[in-house]
Amino acid sequence: MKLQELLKPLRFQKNEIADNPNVTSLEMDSRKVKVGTVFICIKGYTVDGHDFAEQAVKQGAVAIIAERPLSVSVPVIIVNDTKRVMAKLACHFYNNPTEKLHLIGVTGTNGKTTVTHLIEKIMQNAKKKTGLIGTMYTRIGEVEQETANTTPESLPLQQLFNHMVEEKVETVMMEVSSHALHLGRVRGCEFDVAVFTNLSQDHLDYHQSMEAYLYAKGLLFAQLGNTFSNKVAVLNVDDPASAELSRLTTVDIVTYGVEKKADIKAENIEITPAGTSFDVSVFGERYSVSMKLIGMFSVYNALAATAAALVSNIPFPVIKESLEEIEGVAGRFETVDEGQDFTVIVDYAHTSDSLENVLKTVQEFAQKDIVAIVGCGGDRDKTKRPLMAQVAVKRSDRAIFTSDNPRSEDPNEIIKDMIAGVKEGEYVAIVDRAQAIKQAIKEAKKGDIIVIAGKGHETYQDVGGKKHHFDDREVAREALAKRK
Ligand SMILES: CC(=O)N[C@H]1[C@@H](OP(=O)(O)OP(=O)(O)OC[C@H]2O[C@@H](n3ccc(=O)[nH]c3=O)[C@H](O)[C@@H]2O)O[C@H](CO)[C@@H](O)[C@@H]1O[C@H](C)C(=O)N[C@@H](C)C(=O)N[C@H](CCC(=O)O)C(=O)O
Ligand SMILES: Nc1ncnc2c1ncn2[C@@H]1O[C@H](COP(=O)(O)OP(=O)(O)OP(=O)(O)O)[C@@H](O)[C@H]1O
Ligand SMILES: N[C@H](CCC[C@H](N)C(=O)O)C(=O)O
Ligand SMILES: [Mg+2]
Repeated sequence: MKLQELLKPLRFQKNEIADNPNVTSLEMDSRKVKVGTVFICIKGYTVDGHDFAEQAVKQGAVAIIAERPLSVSVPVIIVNDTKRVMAKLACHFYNNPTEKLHLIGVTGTNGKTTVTHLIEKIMQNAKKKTGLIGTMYTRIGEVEQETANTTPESLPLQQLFNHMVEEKVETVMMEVSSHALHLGRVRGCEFDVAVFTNLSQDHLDYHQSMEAYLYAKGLLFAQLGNTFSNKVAVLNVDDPASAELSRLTTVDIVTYGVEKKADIKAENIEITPAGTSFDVSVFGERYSVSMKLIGMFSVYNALAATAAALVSNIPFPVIKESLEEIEGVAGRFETVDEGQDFTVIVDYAHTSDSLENVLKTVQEFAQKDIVAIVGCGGDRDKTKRPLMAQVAVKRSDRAIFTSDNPRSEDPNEIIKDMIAGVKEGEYVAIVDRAQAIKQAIKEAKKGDIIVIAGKGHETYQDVGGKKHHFDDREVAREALAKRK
């Protein structure tokens, strides 16, 4: 594409550029610039992309998009907001890839990764070529790639969508984080279905208040466009936040739930350690489902996925078969079984609400003691620390407080923040996470259930900004082997 063609969408920008070089790529990271790249300068939280413009030119950039004049030897297009412009240019450069994809966005505090994986399974069983974007990886079919963010920045995101179009992907399931919505990472995405899981406390370090957090989530529903499109908002009728979200969208709404009247409603729910079964009424017709996933929250996730698939024209028998087949998602209620006579569960619960749900589920079938190993992330919402500690103490027989990615913070200080929510004697603090897991496993008695929460699928521990290899499942397996 020629530079002047690339700049056409910038209607209100006065940029009289005489040159018209060929543009071969767009980049926001100077380290990726090649000959023919247009480099977009983004002011970040850590560094200012404008400081890398010169380096970009040295590497072959043919033009720079910036917020201020720069003395470089290639044209500089000055705009008010490079981030906003980046989304627009990326969509134009890649010819609006999301218009060619069936795009399902999933937002909410908990359950996004799980729901996107459930929909992926359904779509694959329906013989669709799938793309998945989220916390654990992005993947096309079975081919996975690592990601830095749950929802990537607009430019890498549109690059990825373009790649998916090239790979003949038909349906994309994307986790849409509140950060992404607030920072405009999904500007220009043409969502066909937007799904809401639930809202509870998290990320208040970033959003400051629950109102602002909900507002960010709401942007996904506001973005669905006007009434006459075929788009659908899928809402959890039992979560009070859905009322506000329904006001933010003009498109069709499909509801799911357990307690209140809903288009897709589960009844007669039975939860055992082996799985969960329920009857589901789908727009008035009743079916039964029996899944391997455990817990009430899994019923909600299954209903959210069912609704998203149904409005995407997938027949219910395919949905039922998929929900019944799926073994689970890595690091979500994942059991570590080395033939021991007690249960070890690794789960990604890192908010008070998700921890409460997981421990409540375990309590429903626990015969003996429940041991909860819990830590809280450094450089993250501090107000959730005492709340998570309270939940751990309330819903277990033994709470062990430990470290979970202390990042730049002192792990002892994080544990102190947790302890502020509980009483002396209600917990044990073992700052070294491996030690905490080993000790719990060493002391476990027949029939006990150990829940190792917070890290789930993660394979690292971030200490002081450095990521060391760490995997709860591996540590647990080693400790179990030692016990033998
Ligand atoms: C706070 C935040 O959102 N930070 C994001 C931001 O980083 P940043 O602002 O520090 O970027 P920076 O390092 O200052 O760089 C600024 C610009 O200079 C460029 N640069 C930088 C260095 C260089 O040599 N050359 C160069 O051109 C960079 O490419 C960038 O364009 O831009 C990066 C690139 O897009 C993101 O990866 C990064 O997410 C970090 C990793 C992060 O932790 N974000 C969290 C808060 C987040 O977004 N979380 C949500 C999930 C939450 C959930 O799942 O519940 C998410 O969607 O991931
Ligand atoms: N619907 C739900 N309601 C409440 N808790 C849930 C729900 N689904 C999953 N959980 C709990 O939350 C944890 C995280 O689940 P999941 O990874 O699916 O959520 P997420 O929204 O993708 O989280 P993140 O924002 O960190 O990416 C699970 O390990 C489980 O403990
Ligand atoms: N997306 C969440 C993941 C938290 C996972 C937990 N292990 C932690 O590091 O706090 C966050 O970045 O806040
Ligand atoms: Mg996730």
